[in-house]
Amino acid sequence: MQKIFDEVNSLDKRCYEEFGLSEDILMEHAALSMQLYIQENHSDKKTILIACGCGNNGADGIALARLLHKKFDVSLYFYSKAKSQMAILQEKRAKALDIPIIEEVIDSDIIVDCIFGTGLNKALDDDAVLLINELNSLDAIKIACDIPSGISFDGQVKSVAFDADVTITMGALKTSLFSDIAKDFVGEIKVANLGVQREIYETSTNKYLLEKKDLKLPNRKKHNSHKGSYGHLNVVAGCKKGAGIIAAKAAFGFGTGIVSVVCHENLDLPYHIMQTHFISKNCTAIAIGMGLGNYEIAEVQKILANDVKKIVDADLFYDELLLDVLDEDIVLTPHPKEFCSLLKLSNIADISVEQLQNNRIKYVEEFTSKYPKVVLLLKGTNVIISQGKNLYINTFGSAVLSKGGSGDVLSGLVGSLLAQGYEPLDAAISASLAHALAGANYKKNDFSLIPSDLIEEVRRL
Ligand SMILES: NC(=O)C1=CN([C@@H]2O[C@H](COP(=O)(O)OP(=O)(O)OC[C@H]3O[C@@H](n4cnc5c(N)ncnc54)[C@H](OP(=O)(O)O)[C@@H]3O)[C@@H](O)[C@H]2O)[C@@H](O)CC1
Ligand SMILES: Nc1ncnc2c1ncn2[C@@H]1O[C@H](COP(=O)(O)OP(=O)(O)O)[C@@H](O)[C@H]1O
Ligand SMILES: [K+]
Repeated sequence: MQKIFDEVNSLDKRCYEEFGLSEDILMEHAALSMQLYIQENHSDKKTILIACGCGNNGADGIALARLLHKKFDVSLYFYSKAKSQMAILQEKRAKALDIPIIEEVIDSDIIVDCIFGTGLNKALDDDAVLLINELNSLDAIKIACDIPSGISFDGQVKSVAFDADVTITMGALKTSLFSDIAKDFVGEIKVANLGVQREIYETSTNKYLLEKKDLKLPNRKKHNSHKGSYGHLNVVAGCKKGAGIIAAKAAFGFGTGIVSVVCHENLDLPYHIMQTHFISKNCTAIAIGMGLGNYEIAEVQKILANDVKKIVDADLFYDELLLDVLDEDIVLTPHPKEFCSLLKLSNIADISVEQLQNNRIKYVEEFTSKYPKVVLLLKGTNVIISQGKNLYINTFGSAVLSKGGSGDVLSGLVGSLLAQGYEPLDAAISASLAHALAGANYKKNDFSLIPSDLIEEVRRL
C-alpha cells in the first residue's frame, strides 16, 4: 500500500528545514518529473500548451516550459499575472529564453494544467470556469500538475475541474485526489520526487492507498484438511432471498468450506449450498442484512448475539438493533444512503447523501472514532475501509459494478474470508480488492456484468 496525506506543506517544510533543500530545488524537481514523463511517453508529439495560474502551481508550469523549450513547440498561457515569488522568478527565466506566450488558447498535442494546485482557496470565477471548459474541450493529451485545477483540498468539485488523463502529483499522494468526485478527473496518478526519494519525503500517516499486492487470496497449502478446515459461513436470507443466495454463492466460490443459507422457507439452492432453518452450531461466521426485510426482531437479536465473526449489510443499517453490536469488531458494508442512516441512528450526523459524498473521509473518521472496533467499508467508486484511526482506499472499482447484486457479492466475499479465519480488517480489505479486481477483469464490455459473472471472475483471481 502507498501512503496518502491530507496535506503536504509540512512535508515540503521538512525538506527546507531538515534537508537544506530550497523551494527552488523542490520546484525544479517537480518540473523535471513532468518533463521526463512527457519525453518518455510522448516524444512523438510536437506542440505543448502550458496553462499557468499566478501561484506556485503556475510556477511549476513555467519551469516545465523552460525545460521543454526547443525540444517541443511550447506555448505558455497565463490565466493570471504571476503573483507568488517563485512564479515571478520562473517567469523572468522563461522570458530570458523567449518562450512564446500566447493570449488565446490554441489547439495543441499536449495540454498541461498548472492553473491551480493545492492553493485553490475559493470558488472558481467565470474566467477560470471558461478556461477549464475550453481546455477540456480540446482533443489533446491532458496532464494535470499536482492536482487537476478545480478540485479543492477536500476533494470537492464545485463547478468544473480539468479533465486529466494523467495527474503528476508532487511529493506524495494527497487525500483530495481520492474523493469519489475526483475519480472522473484525475486519470492515472503518478507521484513526482521532489529532490529526495519518496520514502524520505514522506512521514507517517494513517491513510493508505491499496495496491493489487495487498490482496491476500485464501490458500490451501495444507493437504491434511477437510471442508471444515475452511470454515462454515451462515448467510441469513430474508424476504428478498436472492440477495442471500448471491452472497452464499460468492462465499463458496471464494473458498469457504461449507456455506449454508439460513431461511425458514425452503429454498431452491444450488446443490453445493446447504440450507438451515436456524444458525448452525458449528458456523464460523455470519453474514446478515442483505435482503433481510422484516425479519423478527427477537430472531435478529439472537443471531447478532452469536459469538462468531459477522458481516452486516443493507437493511440492518436502518435498524436500531445494530447499535447493540457496534462495540464489536464486526464488519459493516453500507452504501452511502445506508451509511447516512447509520450516522443518524448513532447520533453522529443527520446528513444527505450529497453531504456525505462531499465529505466521505470526514464522516468515516467520525464513525470509526466513536466505534473504534468496527471495520467500516463505505461503498463507492473509491471504497473506504477503516478501523480505528487507520483508513484504506480501494480505487480499483469501476462503473461495471453499478448493478443490483454487486453489493451482495461483496458481502459474501467478506463473509467467506471471515469464515476462513481472516481478521475482520484483513477480510474487508481482501474482499474489497477481490471484488473490484474481478470487476476490472471482466472484459466483455462495461455494461453487461451480472453477479454470476462477477463471482466467476473472483474464482479466476
Ligand atoms: N511549496 C513547495 O515547495 C512546492 C510547491 N509546488 C507547487 O505549488 C503548488 C501550490 O502553490 P500555491 O500554494 O502557490 O497555490 P496555487 O495552487 O498555485 O494557487 C494559489 C494562487 O491562486 C489563487 N487562487 C486560489 N484559488 C483561486 C480561485 N478560485 N480563483 C482565482 N485565484 C485563485 C490564490 O490567490 P490568493 O489566495 O493569493 O488570493 C493564489 O495566488 C502545488 O500545487 C505545487 O504544484 C511544487 O512546485 C513543489 C514544491
Ligand atoms: N461506479 C462504481 N465504481 C466502483 N465500484 C462501484 C461502482 N458502482 C458500484 N460499485 C460497487 O458495487 C457495489 C454495489 O453495492 P450495493 O449498492 O450495495 O448493491 P446491491 O445492494 O444491489 O448488491 C459496491 O461494492 C460498490 O462499491
Ligand atoms: K493543476
